[in-house]
Amino acid sequence: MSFTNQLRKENDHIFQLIFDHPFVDGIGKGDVSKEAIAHYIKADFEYLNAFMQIYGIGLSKSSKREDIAYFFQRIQFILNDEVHPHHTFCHYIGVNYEDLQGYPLPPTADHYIKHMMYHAQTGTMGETLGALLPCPWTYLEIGQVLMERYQPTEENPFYEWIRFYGDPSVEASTMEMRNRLDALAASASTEEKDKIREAFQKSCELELAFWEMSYTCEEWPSKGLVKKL
Ligand SMILES: Cc1ncc(C[n+]2csc(CCO)c2C)c(N)n1
Repeated sequence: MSFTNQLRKENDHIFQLIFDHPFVDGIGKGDVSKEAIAHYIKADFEYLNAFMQIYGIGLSKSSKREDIAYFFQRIQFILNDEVHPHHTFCHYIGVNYEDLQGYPLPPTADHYIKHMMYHAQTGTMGETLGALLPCPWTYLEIGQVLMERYQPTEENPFYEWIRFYGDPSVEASTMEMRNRLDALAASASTEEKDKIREAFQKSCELELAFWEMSYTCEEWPSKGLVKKL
C-alpha cells in the first residue's frame, strides 16, 4: 500500500465525520444557514491567502524547475479557480464577496493556518505536503460523496460547488500531490514519516474543526463578554 493510501486509511474515521458533518451534509441537501456560510467565507478567504503563501514557501525551497512550476501553478489555480466555490456561496446568501474579506480569523482557522505554516517553515518538503494534502483530498471526496448521496441537480443552490470539487480535474491535482508525497516518503526515515503522519492527521482534524467552526459561528472567547466594573 502506498504511503498516502496508508494515511487515508489511518484517518478514515475523520473523513467519515467530515462527510456526515451537518454543514457538509447541508451542502448536499441545499440547506445551510446564511450565517454559517458568511462565517465560512470570511475565514476561508484568509485561509486561501495563507494557502498560497505556504505554496510560496514550498516554491522558495525548491531548486528544480519542475517543482517551482508545480507550486506556481497551484497558486494560479487558487487565484483563478478556487474562488468559484466562494462565489457560489456568496450568490446564495446575497452578499458581495468583497464585503466578506479582511476579517480576523476565528480560533480554529487561525490554528489551522499556523499549523500548516509551522510545518512549511520548520519541516521537510514531505512534512509540508503532509500538512497541505488533507485540504484538497477531503474536498475532493466531499464532492464525490455528495454527488453520490444526493445526485444534485441545478435546483440545489450549491450544485456548482459540489460539481467543482467532484470534478476529475480536482482528482488529478490531488493525485499529483499524493504522488509527490509518496515519492518523498520512499526515501524518508521512519522519524520523518512519523512527522508527516502527525502533520497529515492534525490537518484532517482541523478540516473537520473548520466545518464545525463555521456551523457554530465560532468566535474568540472574549467576544460579546460584557466587562463588569
Ligand atoms: C478549510 C478549507 N479546506 C480546503 C479547501 C479547498 N481548497 C482550498 S485551496 C485548494 C487547492 C489546493 O491546491 C483546495 C482544494 C478550502 N477552500 N477550505
